[in-house]
Amino acid sequence: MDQIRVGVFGAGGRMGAEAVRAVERAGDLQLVAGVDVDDDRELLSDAQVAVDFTHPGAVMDNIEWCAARGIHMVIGTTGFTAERLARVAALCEQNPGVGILIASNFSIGAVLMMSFAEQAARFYPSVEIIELHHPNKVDAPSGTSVSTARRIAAARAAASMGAVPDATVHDDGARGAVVDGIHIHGVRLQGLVAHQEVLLGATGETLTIRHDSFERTSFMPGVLAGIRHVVDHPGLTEGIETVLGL
Ligand SMILES: NC(=O)C1=CN([C@@H]2O[C@H](COP(=O)(O)OP(=O)(O)OC[C@H]3O[C@@H](n4cnc5c(N)ncnc54)[C@H](OP(=O)(O)O)[C@@H]3O)[C@@H](O)[C@H]2O)C=CC1
Ligand SMILES: O=C(O)C1=N[C@H](C(=O)O)C[C@H](O)C1
Repeated sequence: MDQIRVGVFGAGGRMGAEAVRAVERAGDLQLVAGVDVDDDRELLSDAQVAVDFTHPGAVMDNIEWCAARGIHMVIGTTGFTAERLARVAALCEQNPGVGILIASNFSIGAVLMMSFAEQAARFYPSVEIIELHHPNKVDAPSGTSVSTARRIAAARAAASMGAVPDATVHDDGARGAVVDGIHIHGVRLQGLVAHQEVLLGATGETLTIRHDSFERTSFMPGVLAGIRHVVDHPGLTEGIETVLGL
């Protein structure tokens, strides 16, 4: 069977470098090139799939470039608002046959953590998210925490639950960011990689769901599965749940 030709945007970064190593080790994949911010992305023009771990400020331009050339994409870069996702879906429609997979987290445990939190949401009036990351992370709150908050909020709405209890108004940021009514607290600390806790509370009990990525290799099985998936799944896919058969 022919190898899938893969290029990597952000190859000099923490995740891009890990993705380059993972692609090089996979027998069914062939690394075409890795490019960083100062490289000519024409180096990727022969790729079937481009992996993007760059920056929220760079990723949309890379998507436009790839879609125009019929190159599929597996994207881990964060910052996808509803407007951005709508633009990506439109690009897929304009370029039939192109598959674009966007996932805020490629680690299996994080995918399960989000799913468990969504399942638990309707049983607990209180819920808050704490995301904890290495201090060089460019964005806050993390993409994973935003995805989790959106899914919890949707599950609460489907169960006709009201707002989370929060008796006191604070205007000093002490209660964190609020996404779809869910509070998210961000920690940046040396020694950390990528971690998240979802805390749920009801009368007399709490449930804490925690996931830890201690190494960036934890994201690679999901990235490789995404590359193999996207070549024959045109259109926009959000998250790796369907890729994993969840
Ligand atoms: N979905 C997931 O599972 C995961 C997602 N992420 C996300 O991935 C993104 C990258 O994270 P991380 O690797 O830690 O960040 P880094 O800053 O380590 O890496 C980003 C790299 O992209 C380069 N870059 C910036 N703009 C471009 C461009 N236009 N073309 C090519 N390369 C470019 C940067 O170069 P320079 O430094 O010179 O600007 C840098 O080398 C973040 O959004 C992060 O949240 C991270 C981990 C897991
Ligand atoms: O920047 C990171 O490191 C990570 N980014 C993603 C996010 O913002 O959720 C995924 C993971 O948390 C690591």
